Amino acid sequence: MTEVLPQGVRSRVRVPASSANLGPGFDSLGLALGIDDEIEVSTTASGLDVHVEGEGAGEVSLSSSHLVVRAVERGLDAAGIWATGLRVGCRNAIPHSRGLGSSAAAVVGGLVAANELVAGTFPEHRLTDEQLLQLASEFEGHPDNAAACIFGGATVSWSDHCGPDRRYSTAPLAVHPDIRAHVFVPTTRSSTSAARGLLPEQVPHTAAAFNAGRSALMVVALTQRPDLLLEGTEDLLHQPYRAEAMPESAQLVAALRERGIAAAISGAGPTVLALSTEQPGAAEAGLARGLGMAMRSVGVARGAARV
Ligand SMILES: Nc1ncnc2c1ncn2[C@@H]1O[C@H](COP(=O)(O)OP(=O)(O)O)[C@@H](O)[C@H]1O
Ligand SMILES: N[C@@H](CCOP(=O)(O)O)C(=O)O
Repeated sequence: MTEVLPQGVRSRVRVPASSANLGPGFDSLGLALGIDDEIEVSTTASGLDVHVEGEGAGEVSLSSSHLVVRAVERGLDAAGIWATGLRVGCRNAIPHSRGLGSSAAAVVGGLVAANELVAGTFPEHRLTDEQLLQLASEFEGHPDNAAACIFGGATVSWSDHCGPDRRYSTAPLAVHPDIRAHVFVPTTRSSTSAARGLLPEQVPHTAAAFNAGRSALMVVALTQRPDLLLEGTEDLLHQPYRAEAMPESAQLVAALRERGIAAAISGAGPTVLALSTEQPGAAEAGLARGLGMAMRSVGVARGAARV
């Protein structure tokens, strides 16, 4: 039976940006980063009222097709709960279409905010973290950003098979305390679906084997051996196919790696992620600026939480 939320129930959540892949872990490895969006949802008598501040303001739709609204409605529906009307407020800091998981943050934020509304009034209907991961990964089509955004830190995610109707799972990784995360964010954008369209149907077995080894190595580097980050971030599965569409990012990855800094395309790009035990210096920031990218120290973040 569907229960109805009373008017005036409110929830506010904070959701982090995320960097997916970390080089070789395509659609599997993810890392939550210290840039947050804030989402506030309340129930009203009727209709839909959406407000957006910051990133995406004036660009994203303010109707029922807004990604956060779709996620709130999906979350309520999955919990068997109905709201007569909704007010959704978004204060966004995560840049859109740069490979920093803005869409995953919007989806996870909407789902978690909906779940907080549910939990406050009908606790027995509350969705589990596993259900949230499944719903968010279905929206995204891949679990890497969603898992990092929900659970925080670094995550390794997988699905039960490669076909339709996959079930997604994730396990946390304890990031080595000396590892620092930096992003180099361009003003240019790239949609994740367009960047996924650049990938071939099949790759050579040698490349797949190379990536299997690097991705396993990356787990060791991230958790125990930061000295192996440079080798652990090498990839042949997606970056080479996307490089032409984001030449400045590919150039910065190569230049940073030549200097011994473990750099990779963040998610589907065009942001560049660097993981190191030392702060990249003014020279690296200048190099990035020359290619149209701004360096930001972001750190490893915690997962989505009520505020
Ligand atoms: N906070 C948000 N609110 C509404 N829509 C969003 C939000 N964040 C992302 N989106 C939607 O997702 C798109 C970007 O998603 P995507 O191409 O996956 O890039 P990324 O997730 O790497 O930023 C935006 O153009 C916008 O349509
Ligand atoms: N594994 C995905 C990750 C996309 O991340 P995003 O932050 O660019 O949405 C991919 O590489 O396509």
